[in-house]
Amino acid sequence: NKSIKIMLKQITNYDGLVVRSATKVTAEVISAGSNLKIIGRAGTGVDNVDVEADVFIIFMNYSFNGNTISAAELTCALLMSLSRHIPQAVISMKDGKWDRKKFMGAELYGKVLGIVGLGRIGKEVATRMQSFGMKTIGYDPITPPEVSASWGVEQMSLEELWPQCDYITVHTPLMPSTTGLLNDTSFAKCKKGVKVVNCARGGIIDEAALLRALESGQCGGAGLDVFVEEPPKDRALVNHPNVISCPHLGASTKEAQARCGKEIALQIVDMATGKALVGAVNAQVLVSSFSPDSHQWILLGESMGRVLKACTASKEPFSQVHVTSLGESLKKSTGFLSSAAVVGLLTEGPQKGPNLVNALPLAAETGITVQTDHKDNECEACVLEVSVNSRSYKAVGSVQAGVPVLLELNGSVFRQPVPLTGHLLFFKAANSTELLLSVTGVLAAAGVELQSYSASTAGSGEQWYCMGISSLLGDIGALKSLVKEAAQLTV
Ligand SMILES: NC(=O)C1=CN([C@@H]2O[C@H](COP(=O)(O)OP(=O)(O)OC[C@H]3O[C@@H](n4cnc5c(N)ncnc54)[C@H](O)[C@@H]3O)[C@@H](O)[C@H]2O)C=CC1
Ligand SMILES: O=C(O)C(=O)COP(=O)(O)O
Repeated sequence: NKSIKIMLKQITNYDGLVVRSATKVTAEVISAGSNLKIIGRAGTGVDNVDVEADVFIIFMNYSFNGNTISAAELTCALLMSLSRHIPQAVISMKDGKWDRKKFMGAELYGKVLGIVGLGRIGKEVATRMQSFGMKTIGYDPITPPEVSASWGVEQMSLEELWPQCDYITVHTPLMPSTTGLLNDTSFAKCKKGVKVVNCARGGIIDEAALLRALESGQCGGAGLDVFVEEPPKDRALVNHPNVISCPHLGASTKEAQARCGKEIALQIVDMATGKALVGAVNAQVLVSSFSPDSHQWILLGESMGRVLKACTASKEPFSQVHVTSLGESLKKSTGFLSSAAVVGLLTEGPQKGPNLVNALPLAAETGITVQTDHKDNECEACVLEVSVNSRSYKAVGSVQAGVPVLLELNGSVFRQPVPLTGHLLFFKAANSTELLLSVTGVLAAAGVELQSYSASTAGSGEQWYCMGISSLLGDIGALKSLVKEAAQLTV
């Protein structure tokens, strides 16, 4: 369709894409987006995006209640319209008629409403329809019965629910387990004349079965906001006299659009600035790992990866990466620590932007084996070991007072933990009293200020130094040779 053609032409210029439901983000669009890093859905349903197409792209939908109230209000409006035939009466009035007999309705008061899917919208529909005096019953495999009972919905199995309902409304995502939830068999178990509403996704109520139930009178009316094909080419349902329908208007209010747009924009900014990862559909493990506490451990993993990458100074790819988390509280963190370390190791490499979602698949694709381990030590720390060309390198780090610090490099323990923030200059050299003076001298002459300094004990024969510096001199190569000269380094 038109939007796909436009996207295929332009998508390569963009790092991010935000869509509503009508825009189909196909595998073809995703592969054309060579710079694409994130796809945001300003809404709930994610069925218009091929989530599986690229593991390198973070895909998120809004995670709060952006369009919940709007979709719930439209559902309630359809339930009321079904009970009093309002749309049909409006058309008849516009036709110049005054037909009071034809539009005899029924009260909602005292009737039973079955709600399938007791998430955000299901809950809001329930509480609103209770104010009309409806009895609300429902089913949801995840929402606990005591939770839904606290907002007035008694849960039961679908088998028990179907025969009790005067009205049924569905509020689930569309997935294999919900496709055709209302079909010939379930319609047959319902009360004759049951009225149904679908403001969720086309196909949750099987369209062919619905048409058959309407024609036989088993279904007394349907309110449809969504269709399997949108817009529907087959108009049999839309044209049925007992069907009232809308062109997918559930979220089409000024308020919902403003909220969804703002929420998804903020989520993307939070992710891009490393503040939080909220609403990611294809990175659930990472979502839970983005708590303020784990954030510093993620920064530690990335920084340690960068330090070891710089240390190896080799163009050869790593063959093995081993990440060990130490300490009871890091038991569940090994996964994101290893992803973070791989991000650091691959940054500035030839691969397309490594991030926490794609790091491990990217490593596998590059032929790097990543192993993880956990030990219940008393102290909390992360140990990163990498092998390049049969040589191995090792760093040990931790988070102290909320700051990621390096404790040990290649067997040499730093006398003071090295805070892994800002610009850091690592070098190894033979121990000499003049060393600090001569290195700071050349740096000062080049306009670089020394902000911190740590030295390691000469553990396994290597003595490491780390200097926090004010700037990078623009050219890192020039800085390196200055320091090499000053310190008479061998590496
Ligand atoms: N017409 C429109 O414009 C709009 C449509 N929607 C659609 O409405 C639906 C519901 O949205 P939300 O309430 O925000 O989602 P939600 O994620 O808050 O709730 C969905 C609920 O369905 C439940 N569920 C999953 N499988 C089920 C099954 N087999 N049987 C019964 N329940 C099941 C889940 O446990 C969850 O509680 C989604 O399909 C969404 O795409 C949402 C907003 C606007
Ligand atoms: O959020 C949803 O699932 C919707 O169906 C709303 O879709 P829309 O953003 O209005 O195209």
